[in-house]
Amino acid sequence: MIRVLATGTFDLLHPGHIFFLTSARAMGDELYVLVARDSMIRHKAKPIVPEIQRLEMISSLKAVDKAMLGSEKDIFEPLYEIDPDIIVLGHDQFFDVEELENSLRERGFKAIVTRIDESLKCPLYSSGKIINKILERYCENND
Ligand SMILES: Cc1cc2nc3c(=O)[nH]c(=O)nc-3n(C[C@H](O)[C@H](O)[C@H](O)COP(=O)(O)O)c2cc1C
Ligand SMILES: Nc1ncnc2c1ncn2[C@@H]1O[C@H](COP(=O)(O)OP(=O)(O)OP(=O)(O)O)[C@@H](O)[C@H]1O
Repeated sequence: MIRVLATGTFDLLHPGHIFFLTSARAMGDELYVLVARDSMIRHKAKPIVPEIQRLEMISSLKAVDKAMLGSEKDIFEPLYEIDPDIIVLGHDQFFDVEELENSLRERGFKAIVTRIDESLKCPLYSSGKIINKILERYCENND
């Protein structure tokens, strides 16, 4: 039984998220997803959708066997419970594969880390693009 773990913010769901999670699920037998906590997101603007609602959406997806909120203190904490075989990064996630794998080994985790380099291009293929379109339409009156 190969347990795959994917992580992310998943604000304003779009087909790119579905593509990523379906590809991650295909790498093993079951897919766990850690949804980033509102308080842990510092590399970009805080999400529009609250963490509990982001979790509810991800939990309901066909590709996802179990979704949970991450830790608010230590990104490695949930891994003691999940104990994944594979951790899948998305094409634009800021972690370095080798560095993350070294950090996992230091803590005694067996998981290998791999990245899905492919990304889906559709009209609104990122949460940021959805937000920008809303801003253009309703704030700048362009469309
Ligand atoms: C192995 C791993 C564990 C993580 N654990 C947590 C966590 O416990 N809590 C959390 O808020 N974010 C956690 N994150 C980070 C986020 O879920 C997310 O990947 C990161 O904030 C980048 O977000 P983005 O891809 O949505 O931009 C973890 C990331 C990885 C790779
Ligand atoms: N179009 C896409 N194709 C493939 N993977 C994607 C796509 N969009 C997001 N992902 C992946 O989904 C996971 C969660 O992404 P995230 O929550 O950062 O969404 P995002 O749409 O990229 O958000 P933002 O616009 O704020 O960067 C990440 O691993 C990311 O690489």
